Amino acid sequence: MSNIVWHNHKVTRADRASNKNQKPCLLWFTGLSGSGKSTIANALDVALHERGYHTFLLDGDNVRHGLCKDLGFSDDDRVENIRRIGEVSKLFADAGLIVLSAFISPFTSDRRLVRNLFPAGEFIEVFMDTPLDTCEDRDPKGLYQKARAGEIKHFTGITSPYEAPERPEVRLDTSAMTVEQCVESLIEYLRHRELIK
Ligand SMILES: Nc1ncnc2c1ncn2[C@@H]1O[C@H](COP(=O)(O)OS(=O)(=O)O)[C@@H](OP(=O)(O)O)[C@H]1O
Ligand SMILES: Nc1ncnc2c1ncn2[C@@H]1O[C@H](COP(=O)(O)OP(=O)(O)O)[C@@H](O)[C@H]1O
Repeated sequence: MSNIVWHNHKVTRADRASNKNQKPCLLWFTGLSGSGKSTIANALDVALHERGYHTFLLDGDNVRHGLCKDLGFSDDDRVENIRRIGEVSKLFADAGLIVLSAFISPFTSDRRLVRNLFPAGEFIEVFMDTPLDTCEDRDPKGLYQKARAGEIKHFTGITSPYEAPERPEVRLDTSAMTVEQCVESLIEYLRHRELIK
């Protein structure tokens, strides 16, 4: 990028985080529609907030009302969607926050790009490994029904691919685990990695 010079700020990322008495990180929830990304990310957000941590939750549907409202669901638009969310997640982490981002993020290469924006150990990929059948049975927004009827094009898992993570930091199957069990296992992971106390 020519003629644009990076400025190093005097107050560093570490300074901001230490003021908050926490370590910044990004929990990246990926999975099919209906796999439980929003439900678990919200429940973890509440649990961390109640323990006094400063968090921020970025969620697919909400971000697509503003920052990404010009984007649809073609492969190219999904790539750009995840690129923007990755950069925004990094800004929030640079501000010292524990960030929770919940997006289908179907492509391995895009998730890797976000991972590479973060220092080692601070990007935590949470794969919502809930079977497609369960997601389709739940169909909380009626979108699978529309996709099967051909009313929605490029629907993930039906007419658009989902590349499952091979080595996620955390794997959760919400067809076999309750919301409380999922939250407990994420809290335990964060404790074990000394990201929270
Ligand atoms: N074609 C198609 N495919 C998948 N999902 C669709 C589609 N059209 C609309 N929706 C709704 O948009 C939500 C997914 O947005 P994301 O930004 O997470 O998608 S992506 O990461 O860019 O693939 C997704 O939200 P979740 O159900 O929470 O996953 C859907 O409600
Ligand atoms: N153990 C569970 N964990 C998460 N969600 C569950 C669970 N059991 C049932 N559900 C339901 O499944 C749906 C998951 O939807 P949502 O969280 O919006 O998924 P996504 O954000 O991946 O599209 C919700 O209606 C939720 O109440």
